[in-house]
Amino acid sequence: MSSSDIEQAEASVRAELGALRDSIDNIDAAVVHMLAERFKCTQRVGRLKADHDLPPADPARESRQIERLRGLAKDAKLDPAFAEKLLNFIIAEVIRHHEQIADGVPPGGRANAPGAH
Ligand SMILES: C=C(O[C@@H]1C=C(C(=O)O)C=C[C@H]1O)C(=O)O
Repeated sequence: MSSSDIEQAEASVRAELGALRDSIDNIDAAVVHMLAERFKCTQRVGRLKADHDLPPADPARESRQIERLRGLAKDAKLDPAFAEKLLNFIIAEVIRHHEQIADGVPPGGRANAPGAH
């Protein structure tokens, strides 16, 4: 469906689509804000772990989170496999941050590293 197909659709259809898209935009904004808050917490966890020589990843904690999230997803009629993939994707990024913190990489990247611009 192209934008011009939408322009040709009935006014009532366009209105309903517009209202649904407004809600989608609000939800996307909420997701971004929630993720930003989560990453603020995980950055602090990363700092704590680095300061106390703890490993960046905690697979046992991850397994518990995945089981919990799969249960929540089922209850919410969301595909548990999708919920698991999403959580794994987020956790992989968190672990990458924790490794960087442990390696002394400043927030925002290796500004003074060779090849950095
Ligand atoms: C945030 C932590 O570090 C890692 C990231 C996790 C997460 O993003 O939820 C969970 C476990 C760890 O592998 C933690 O140990 O709690």
